[in-house]
Amino acid sequence: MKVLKFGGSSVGKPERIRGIVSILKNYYASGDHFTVVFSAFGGVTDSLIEMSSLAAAGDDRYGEAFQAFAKRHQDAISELLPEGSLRTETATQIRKSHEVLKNLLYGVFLVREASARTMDYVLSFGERSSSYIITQTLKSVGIPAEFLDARKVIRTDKKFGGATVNFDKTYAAVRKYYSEHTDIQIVTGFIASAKGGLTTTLGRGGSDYTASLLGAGLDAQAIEIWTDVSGVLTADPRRVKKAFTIPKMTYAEAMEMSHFGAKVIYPPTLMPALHKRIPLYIKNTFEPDFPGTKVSEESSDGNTAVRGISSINSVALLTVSGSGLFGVPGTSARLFNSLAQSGINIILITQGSSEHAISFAVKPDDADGARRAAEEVFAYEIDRGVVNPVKVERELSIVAIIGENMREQPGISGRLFQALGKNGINAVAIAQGSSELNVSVVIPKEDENKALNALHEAFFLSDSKTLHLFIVGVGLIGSTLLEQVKKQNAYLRERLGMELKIVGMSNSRKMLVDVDGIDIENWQEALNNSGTDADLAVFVGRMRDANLSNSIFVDNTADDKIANYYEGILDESISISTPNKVSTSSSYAQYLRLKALATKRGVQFRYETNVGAGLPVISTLRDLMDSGDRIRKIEGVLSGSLSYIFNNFDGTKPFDAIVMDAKQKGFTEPDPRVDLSGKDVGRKILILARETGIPMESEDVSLVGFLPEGAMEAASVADFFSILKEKRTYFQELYAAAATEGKVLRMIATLEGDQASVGVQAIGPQNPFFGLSGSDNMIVFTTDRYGERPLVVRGPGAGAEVTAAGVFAEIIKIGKFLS
Ligand SMILES: NC(=O)c1ccc[n+]([C@@H]2O[C@H](COP(=O)([O-])OP(=O)(O)OC[C@H]3O[C@@H](n4cnc5c(N)ncnc54)[C@H](O)[C@@H]3O)[C@@H](O)[C@H]2O)c1
Ligand SMILES: N[C@@H](CCO)C(=O)O
Ligand code: NA
Repeated sequence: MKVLKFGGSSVGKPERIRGIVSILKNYYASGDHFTVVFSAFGGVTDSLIEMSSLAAAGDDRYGEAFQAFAKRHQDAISELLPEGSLRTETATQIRKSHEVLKNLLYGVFLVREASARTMDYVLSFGERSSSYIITQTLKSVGIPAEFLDARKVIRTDKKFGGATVNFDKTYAAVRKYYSEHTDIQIVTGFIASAKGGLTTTLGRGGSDYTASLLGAGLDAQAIEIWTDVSGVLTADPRRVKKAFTIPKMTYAEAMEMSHFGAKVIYPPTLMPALHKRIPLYIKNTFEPDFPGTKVSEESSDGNTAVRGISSINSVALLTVSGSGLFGVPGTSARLFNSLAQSGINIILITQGSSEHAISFAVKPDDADGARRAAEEVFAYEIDRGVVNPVKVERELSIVAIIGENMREQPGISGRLFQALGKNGINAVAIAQGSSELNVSVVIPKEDENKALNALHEAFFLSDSKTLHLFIVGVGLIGSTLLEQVKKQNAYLRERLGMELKIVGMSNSRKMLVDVDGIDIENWQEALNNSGTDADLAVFVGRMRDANLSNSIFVDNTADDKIANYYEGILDESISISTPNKVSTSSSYAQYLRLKALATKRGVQFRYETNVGAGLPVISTLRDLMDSGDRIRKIEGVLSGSLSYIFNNFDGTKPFDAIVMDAKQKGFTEPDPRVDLSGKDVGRKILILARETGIPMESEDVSLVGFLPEGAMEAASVADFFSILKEKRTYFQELYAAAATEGKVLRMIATLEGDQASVGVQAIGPQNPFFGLSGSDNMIVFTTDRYGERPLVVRGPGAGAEVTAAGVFAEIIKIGKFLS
């Protein structure tokens, strides 16, 4: 024998009921013995409550509500049953029954009162109507169905509105009834009866309870709860998009999950089934072939001990603290007694072994009452100053990981707190019962979604991590980066288990934020079609409000104001990767603050492409420093564009034409004057100096320019080019002077001791920078360990592909760090 139960929205509309009929037809055809429990049609219980409260308030609009109720059922009959005697019989029976309800409501209207006892009777019409209509429908398709009013078998006390079941009487009645009735029993959920034939109800989740009681009474081989979701999921799918069905879980785990608001099952319903060790299946009426979730004594055989993740959306945390609590037996008894007397339910409790403070969580509405109760009971101690006034913290949530085998696996809580920490989520309080069935953490409410997703990823998707990217600036580097990500996405998914989701994008005109992800295949179109004007403050605000796990901010602009947002971004525990040198080359104090903030928030601030583009310059320098080497000197050709320009300046083409060429090849800054003035190189040597620990400011870098007078005063980039053109002879002479000595021109940056300088030099063939070509950068580190023969990093140090690749690699590194 199997007990099936269909409820709520899965019996909402006639077409859904037809789906159920076809499921039951298959059952019948398979020869299985089964009985089926139905709840009222979706929304009907609420409408019955509404019409009786209207009637009780003397409002005659209860009549309209009743008419709608009656019509809904008659319509269902016409839709579900073919024309003929069965339909007529059903319609007549239901009409008769509804006549009784109508009179009952009139009675309520007259006496202006709907007692709990009356209400139970009123509500019974919901289940009685639905189950009867479905019984008749099943008969019409050839299934030998029989209507069973559960009041005949389920016995309770007279606690109307949520009666207590008498198990012995119920099980005996069930067994007897089923032995005498061999047709397929279609049973009303939720309702029962007390002595004297009084109608009672079983409280919330009552229809599931009915199924569980029948299952226990009949020693069923299984109970199937059919609903509109695919079993119990690892987390609430509305909050965690990647939640998936838990194939198997234990009764205890199911209890824990449902305590935490997994609405699929209601804990008391599980008790009778649990006592009899009857497996319970949660199945989806929309997807009847999907196995759903099996709840039994067996736990899942998966490799994680965590079965699910859940949360309580809104709680307040109260803390009683003070020296007066230490070593005084009975303190907690007094506190909790007083809360109990005020009718306050406690959701979570923690006390550290110093016994200095007891914290407990309650529903937000109970917070004030709880505070009063606690302050009252400790009034004497508070007065004497040995207990502090009660602290109340609001706007909190509880997230919990649940699983029966967690107690056998070390490292679970480590992973829990690591996932929270890396996403900047503060644990306000922690509770773990010694049963270790659940570890609960109180966190700020605004972080609830992020926490659920981060934990879900940590425990269920360790081989698939989603990084959420917010990209500002989609010029040369930004657009190249997006194209590289587009091409590499499949590899990242398969080989690194990493998914790069672009959730925010901005150029200087428009911006777009979509937490579900922007289609990277058509990112240009998506951004162009966005109706939102670019606004950095708004963009950063949206990024903060989205509060997504593993968020990374990528600044691909040369904007000098964006850096002002970096502190706020890092403070929100969002990592940053940027080729933009502004933040690292502005004030030393800001540079230090950014680095400190990243460390404090446990996130990353990366800018390798600031020097030598994709070449490993900063990371090499850090490795040298970290391993205890001492930097004696750094020399370098640090500008890709100037390198290209001087490498190609052989007297055959005019200087301005080569500069234009470098700009078109994407080597120069958006404004090439930044390169030619030496400013860009100055920033780079400044950054390297700071990385070695020297507190240097930009004005400390001695910069000797090589441009002719007036060039830097040009009003625009175009004017600048005009001046370069006018001054062709000047550059030609510069070249010739070096060439006659067999030398070439290079802009060289040097850091020695705490002195940094930048200038153009004419160098001969014995100089290591002599042989550079293309846009090569070359950085020469002379250190204690690399003293005789220095360490050299060399290669193209500017250009779209190599720079974007450098940023891309940093994003991956941040992703790995966050895992
Ligand atoms: N080109 C290289 O080889 C190279 C190498 C290393 C580092 N960088 C750095 O990379 C950055 C980008 O360089 P690029 O060559 O791609 O320049 P680019 O001019 O092609 O791109 C920058 C883009 O950012 C946009 N932008 C500017 N301010 C913005 C704002 N406030 N909000 C949104 N968008 C904004 C601009 O409209 C432009 O499209 C610069 O900081 C540069 O120093 C470039
Ligand atoms: N404009 C820069 C880009 C790399 O930072 C250069 O030419 O080196
Ligand atoms: Na680099």
